Amino acid sequence: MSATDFDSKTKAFLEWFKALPGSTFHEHIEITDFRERNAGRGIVALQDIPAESVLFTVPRSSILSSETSELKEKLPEIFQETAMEVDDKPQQDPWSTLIIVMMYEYFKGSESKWKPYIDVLPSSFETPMFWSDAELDELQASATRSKVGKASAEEMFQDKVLPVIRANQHLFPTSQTYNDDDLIQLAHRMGSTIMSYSFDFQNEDEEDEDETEEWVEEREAKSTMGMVPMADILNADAEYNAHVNYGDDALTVTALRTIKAGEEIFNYYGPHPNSELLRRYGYVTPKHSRYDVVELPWTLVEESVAASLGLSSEQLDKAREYLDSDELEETFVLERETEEPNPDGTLTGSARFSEIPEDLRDQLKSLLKAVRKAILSSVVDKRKRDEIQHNILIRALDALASRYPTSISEDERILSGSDISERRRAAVTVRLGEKRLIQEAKNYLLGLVSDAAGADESSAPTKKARRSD
Ligand SMILES: C[S@@+](CC[C@H](N)C(=O)[O-])C[C@H]1O[C@@H](n2cnc3c(N)ncnc32)[C@H](O)[C@@H]1O
Repeated sequence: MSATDFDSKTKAFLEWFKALPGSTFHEHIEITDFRERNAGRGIVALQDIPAESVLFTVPRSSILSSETSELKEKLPEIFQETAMEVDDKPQQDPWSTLIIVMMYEYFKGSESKWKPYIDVLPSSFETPMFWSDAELDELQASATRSKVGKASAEEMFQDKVLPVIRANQHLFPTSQTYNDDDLIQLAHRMGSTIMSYSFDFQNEDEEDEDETEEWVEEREAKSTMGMVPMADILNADAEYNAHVNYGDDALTVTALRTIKAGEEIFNYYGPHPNSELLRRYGYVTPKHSRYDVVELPWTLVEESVAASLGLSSEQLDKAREYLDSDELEETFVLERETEEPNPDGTLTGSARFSEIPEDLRDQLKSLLKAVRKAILSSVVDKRKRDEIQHNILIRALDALASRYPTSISEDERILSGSDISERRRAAVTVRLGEKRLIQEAKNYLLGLVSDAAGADESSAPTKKARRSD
């Protein structure tokens, strides 16, 4: 899109927003073009803004949702979940209804009350949902690769979205010029917009109960999702300076601390690892790497148990019989210990790996117990058992690291190059973050092993002392 088109859309949107009854927009903020750093639009302060200032106010009536769209009156059956069940039609959910609502408003074109807002919503995305296989390959062994969910999204569009549109052509008149593939593409566009732009509203009672979480955007089955004009122009980071407050009639966005002239105003999407930021929002940032996670598959731990104890696959199977397979976790999430952001949105302290997840420890202990029952009856000293467990986990982490074809230093070198596409940079950042975390977890375990060895040495009687016994 040319700079002029982009700017005129921004201008039309801002004028539309300011004209909404009940809206406000601080005179010292501005919508800015951040496309040079692949961040679309954002909002910056033009002058210093004191903490607690209201930056802008969004009237609830301007939120685009299943509640506010006139489609609710025109097609009430898709909003009544029980009725859908009775009719034996596919059960709609907050996602599918909001996609249908957005497609309805989109097809209305200039007749839609939200047209200037819809014009500033994205038409293309950087999320892995839209990557080629070669681009996805750059994620290497990252679990993100299996979470893209393109096929299941398309299945949902086929089951829940297309039938509603095709059966109600009078409500979606221009949709007739779209073939099914075009409609699927449009549903993808709306679905991805919801994924990266929508807000989640708890009902008022829930908000009172849990005020600390109300501003974290989340999507759960029972949530009421909505598109909030202007609030979703804010970019976000792990250190942020603005906060969305949910009032009865309006949402207000306030400054959490003094915002200096020229600073960007940042919202907070939550303590997401870069892999999740990429999956949901299509970008990564250095500050989110503290929240990085890595998934350790249980199969790697089992293989490590077998290799460490010299078990054949039959022996491992025999041990498994002592465990309830339904109770076994398939993967374990490793993450760092990190403090929550301060109330003013700043971060203090560093994140560090400090604990093997308890469920992983317990499951490993159960397997080792089963091995002892099934094969080896010898009882090992408790301290030795800890050492065995730590070494098993170290071996499993090595196996996990070896699933990524490149090393940490190779990835660092790739990232330091200037000729790298944005998608590759994002993928390498995600996989590098995971490798660093694996390395940290391994170092943590090596530390435990060497501490235990040190303790053994200091408590063991010396040869001389033994002789004098
Ligand atoms: C709610 S929108 C924010 C406004 C958006 N920049 C726009 O132009 O409409 C969320 C999207 O903004 C972009 N975004 C948000 N924070 C970002 C950041 N810190 N760096 C780069 N892109 C960011 C991502 O594309 C994300 O999917």
